[in-house]
Order: sequence, then structure tokens, then C-alpha cells
Amino acid sequence: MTENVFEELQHYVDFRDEDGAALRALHPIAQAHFERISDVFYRRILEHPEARKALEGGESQVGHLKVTLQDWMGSLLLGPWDRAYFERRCRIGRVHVRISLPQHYMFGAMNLLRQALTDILEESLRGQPDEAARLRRALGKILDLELAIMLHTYREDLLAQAARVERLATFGQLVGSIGHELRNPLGVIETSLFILKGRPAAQEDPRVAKHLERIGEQVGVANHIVTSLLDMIRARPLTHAPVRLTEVWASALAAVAPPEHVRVSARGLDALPPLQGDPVQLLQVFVNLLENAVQALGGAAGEVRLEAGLQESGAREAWLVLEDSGPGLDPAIRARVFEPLMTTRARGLGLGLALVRRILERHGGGIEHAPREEGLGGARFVLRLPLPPEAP
Ligand code: HEM
Repeated sequence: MTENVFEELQHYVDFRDEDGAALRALHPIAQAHFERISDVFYRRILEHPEARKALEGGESQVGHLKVTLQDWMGSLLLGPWDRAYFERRCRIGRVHVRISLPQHYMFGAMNLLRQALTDILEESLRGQPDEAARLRRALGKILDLELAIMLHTYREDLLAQAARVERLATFGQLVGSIGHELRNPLGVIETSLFILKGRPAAQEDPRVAKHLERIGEQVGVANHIVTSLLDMIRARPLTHAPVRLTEVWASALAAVAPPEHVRVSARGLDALPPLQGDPVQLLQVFVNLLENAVQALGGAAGEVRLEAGLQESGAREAWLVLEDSGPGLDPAIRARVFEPLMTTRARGLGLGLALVRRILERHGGGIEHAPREEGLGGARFVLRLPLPPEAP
């Protein structure tokens, strides 16, 4: 946060030295209640079916967060409310942004803290209305400031996203022209390779044959990269045909050919009715997801599990959950995992999941990363795909 913003926010809530003094006077009164307040705070979150999804780390995470919230209340009332304080608060705000916590939860959460601390001071200063009013005013200001900082970090993130979109647009143009330019030389290499493979040297000398084979493989890899890049920037028209996902999954398994130490299972796909879609692009979805899952296991023995079923209420659609027993997604990229060029691997361009999302969305479906404590414990993706209306 720049100095300007920091000062502007302070000015906006009119936070002064006497407010600091009032907050310090509130600290000894409120401190004994911090533990109870943090219990109520996280109980409320856990009771809320949507908000609780943020607490994916389960009980141990909640235990840790309760302690951090108590520290947070301590520093809220003791200050000093200087630049370092605001920088720390910004960092906390960015933690919430990073885990994609919806901004609107912040209002309710801050209100709970406001109410709890106000109740304590009213109770303790009964009979001293002026003092209670002084502390209440200061508390109101600092909590407004906290909320403003939280919202500021969301705004920062939004601006960063807009800058990324712009970068991607430039990237798209660049990739489009480089991709097309690369197709020609790759085509020439392929033709020459075909001719060389028919020459006597390729039959007589096994080393020549081996190297020609290698060149062929690498041209294939390069072509695949160019195709993925071009797919990313231009939407290939969707074909519409009846598609059975169980067949698509079988083709994906055959294409990826997971090694023996990876146990792959699928449940519920057979029972799904056919949907209308593009079989080739849907195959790409499963190939990319399966490749990612296998790579996440990093050569270790493990499991990849796919489950599917029909949505019980609401829109007529199929859901699919694909999870693996790998280490799970790096928290630092969790929120951006579907963005192009987002990868933690040394190899690969980070287009796989971006393409998956693009294809599913063009089918009217979607995908989200929704890890859970139970299950295999690694990455877990939930996919949705609409189904055609039931025949009358
Ligand atoms: C006024 C509101 C809130 C305050 C003051 C607050 C405070 C904090 C603090 C101090 C941290 C630790 C940051 C760090 O690691 O440095 C944190 C992290 C976290 N908060 Fe909040 N929080 C608030 C609202 C919420 C809400 C509403 C939720 C969930 C619905 C939530 C979920 C989390 C989670 C999951 C983390 C840990 C993220 C991670 O490390 O991966 N917070 N919060």
C-alpha cells in the first residue's frame, strides 16, 4: 500500500491520537473476552454452509486461526497504528484475497467483532456514558479503517487482474503470430523427416534410425505446444454430437496410459445419459486433467479417482469429481489455477487447466477446485456439464 492510500484511509475515518488513547483504555477491559469472541467468530463461519468452505484445513486450522484472531484484537487495541501496522493488515487482507474469500463476508465478520467489543465496553462502563461513548467512537473508527484496508486489498487484486488480462491480450496476439510462423518450419521438418526415413541409411544404421525417431517425437511435442497455444487464443468451433462420457474417459485413459503404480478408478460414468457436445474437445478435458493428476503424484504410487452422478435438484446436469492422492495444489496458486500460464512445473506452459475450463464453459458447464479433508487428500476438481432435456 502506498503512503498516500494509508494516509487517505486514516484521514477518511478521522483517526486521531485521542482515538489511540481510547483504544488502549479499552484493551484491559476487552482482553479477557478475546478467546470467547474468537470462538463465536469461527463458530459463526462454520455454521454458514458457504463461508465454512474457506476453512478447508479443518479443526487444526480453526484452532490456529482463533489464536491469530486474538493477536489481531490485541494489536487492534494496542497499536501503534503506524505504517508497519497498516502493512501487516494489508498482508492479512491479501491472505483472504489469495484464498478467494468473497469480499462480502468481511462486512458480516467485522460487524460481529464490532458488536462483541461494543457489548463488552457498554457492560463494563455502565454508569460512565461519556467514557463509553469515547471508547465506542474510537472502536468504530479503527474497525472502519480495518474494513477499508481489507476492501483496499480486494481492489488491489482486481487491478492486478485487469493488468493480467491486458498482458494476456498482448500475449494472445504474440502467440497467434508466432504459432502460425512455427507451423511452416515444423511442417518442412516433418516432410524432410519422412523422406529421410525412406533412405537406405535409415534402414542400415540403427543410430540414424534412432535419431530420426527422436526428431519425429520432438516435432510432435512442438506441434502439440503450438496447437495448445492456438486453441487457447482462438475458440475452435464446437461440434455437437451425442457424447457418452464413459467412452470419452476410456479414450483419455488410453491416451494418457497412466503408469502401473497409479491406480485409476471411475464410478458412476456408465449410468450418465449421453450429452450433446464436442467429443474431441471433451477428450482434451479428460486428458489434461488425468495428465495433471498423474504428474501430481510425481512418480510415486498413488490413486486417481473419478466419480460422476446426476444433479439431484436444479438444472439437469451431470457432476464429476476428479481427485488424486498427490500433495494438492500449492496454496499460492490455488486461486489462479485456471489462468493461462499458471504452472508450478518446470516443463509445460500452464495452459492445461485454462483450456479445460474454457472447453467446459463453452459447453455450458464449469469446473472448480474444491479440496476436502476427507477423500484422497490431493487436488480435487468438481466439473459440471449440462444434459439435454429428458425426452417427454
Ligand atoms: C473481520 C474479519 C476477519 C479478520 C480480522 C480476520 C483475520 C485473519 C488473520 C489475522 C489471519 C492470519 C493471516 C496470516 O496468516 O498472516 C486470517 C487468515 C485466514 N482467514 Fe480471516 N479474518 C477475517 C475474516 C475471515 C472470514 C469471514 C473467513 C472465512 C469465511 C476467514 C478465513 C480465513 C482463513 C481460511 C485464513 C487462513 C488462510 C491461509 O493461511 O491459507 N477470515 N484471518
